[in-house]
Amino acid sequence: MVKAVVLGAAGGIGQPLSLLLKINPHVTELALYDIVNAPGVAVDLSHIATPSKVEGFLPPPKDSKEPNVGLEKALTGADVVVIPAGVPRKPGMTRDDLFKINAGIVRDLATAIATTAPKAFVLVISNPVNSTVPIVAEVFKKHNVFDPKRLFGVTTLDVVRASTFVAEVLGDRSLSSSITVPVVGGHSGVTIVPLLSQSSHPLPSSFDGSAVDSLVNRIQFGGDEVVKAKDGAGSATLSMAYAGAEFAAKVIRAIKGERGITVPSYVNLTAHPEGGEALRKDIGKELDYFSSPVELGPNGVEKINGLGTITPAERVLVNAALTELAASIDKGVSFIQAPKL
Ligand SMILES: NC(=O)c1ccc[n+]([C@@H]2O[C@H](COP(=O)([O-])OP(=O)(O)OC[C@H]3O[C@@H](n4cnc5c(N)ncnc54)[C@H](O)[C@@H]3O)[C@@H](O)[C@H]2O)c1
Ligand SMILES: O=C(O)C[C@H](O)C(=O)O
Repeated sequence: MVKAVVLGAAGGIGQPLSLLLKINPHVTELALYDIVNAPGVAVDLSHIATPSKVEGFLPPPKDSKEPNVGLEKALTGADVVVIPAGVPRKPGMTRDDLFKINAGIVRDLATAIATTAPKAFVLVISNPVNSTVPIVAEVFKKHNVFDPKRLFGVTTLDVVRASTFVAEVLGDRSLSSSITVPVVGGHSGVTIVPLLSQSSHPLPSSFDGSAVDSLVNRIQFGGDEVVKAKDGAGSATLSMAYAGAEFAAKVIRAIKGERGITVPSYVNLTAHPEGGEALRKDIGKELDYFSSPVELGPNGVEKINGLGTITPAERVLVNAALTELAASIDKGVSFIQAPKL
C-alpha cells in the first residue's frame, strides 16, 4: 500500500504529474490538494481504469478561521508527498525571484506535513529548489521531526535534459532514455553542473572546446529555453511532470524494498554523514546541501556519492556553483530561523 500526495495538484505540473502517479502500479491511494480545482482534477483522474483511489481536497474559504481540514485529510497516512505548489517564472525572472511568494507557500505546506505526516518522504519541486529544500528542513527541525534521509530536492529534470541533449549531439535520439549523465550542485543556472566526462555514452573526442561549453550552457539554462518559448505562460510543466514521476517512482520502489536504486537529488548532507563529509571535501566547501547521485533504501537516502573523477573544466564549474548555492541555502534557512518581521 502506497499513498502518494500531490500538493499543488491542479497546476501545470501538478495535473500531468498526478496523471502519471495514477498510472503508477505501486500507488494505491492518491490524494490531490490545491487551493483551486483539486476535487475536479481528482474526479477526472478517478475515471482512469487503474486500481488506485483518488481524492481531491481544498482549503477552507479564504476568510474562514477554520483549520485546513482538506490539507490534513490529504496528508493523513501519506508515504510520499510531492510539492509542485507555487508560482512559475516568466521571461526575465530568475528562480530566486520566485522566493518571495513560494517560500511562504512551501513553509506552510511543510508545517502541515510536519504535523500530519512527519514520516513521509518529501519531494520538493517548487522553485527556487536551492532554498525551498532548506525551508522544509528548517520547518521539520522546528517540529523536531527532521529526518534528512526523507527529504529530496527534485533535480531530475536537469538529468533528463542532459540525457536528451547528449543523445542529440550523438545523433541518435533512440539512446536518450539509456544515457545517464550525473548532474550535481543545485537547480539553478550555474549551480547546475553536468559532469559530461562521466556520461554513460562518451562524447566523441572531436566534440570539445566551445561545443562542450555550449552543451553545458544548454543543460544549465534549459529551463530558460522553455520559459522563453512559453512566452509568459509559465515554465516547464510536462517535462517536469515526467521527471517528477520518474523520481517518485524510484523512491516508491525503494520504499517497497527494491535495492540498488541510485537517483540524483539535492539533499541535506547529514542524510549520510560519511558520504556527505566526503562530498564536502570533493567540493571544497562546508555546504549543508548539494545535489549528487544518492543511493536509496526503504528508509530513504542510504548513501551519498561523491563527485568521482572530474576534469579541470568541470572543477571550474563546481567552483562557480558554490557561492550562489551557499547564498541560496542561507536564504532558505534564515527565512525560517530569522523571519523578517
Ligand atoms: N524542480 C524543477 O525542476 C522544476 C521544474 C519546473 C517547475 N518548477 C517549479 O514548480 C512550481 C510550479 O510550477 P507550475 O508550472 O506547475 O505552476 P502553476 O502555476 O501552473 O501551478 C502551481 C499550482 O500551485 C497551486 N498553489 C499555489 N499556492 C498553493 C498552496 N498554498 N497550496 C497548494 N497549492 C498551491 C496553484 O493553485 C497552482 O495550481 C514553480 O515554482 C516552478 O518554478 C520546478
Ligand atoms: O526554469 C524554471 O523556472 C523551471 C524549472 O526549474 C526548469 O528547470 O525548467
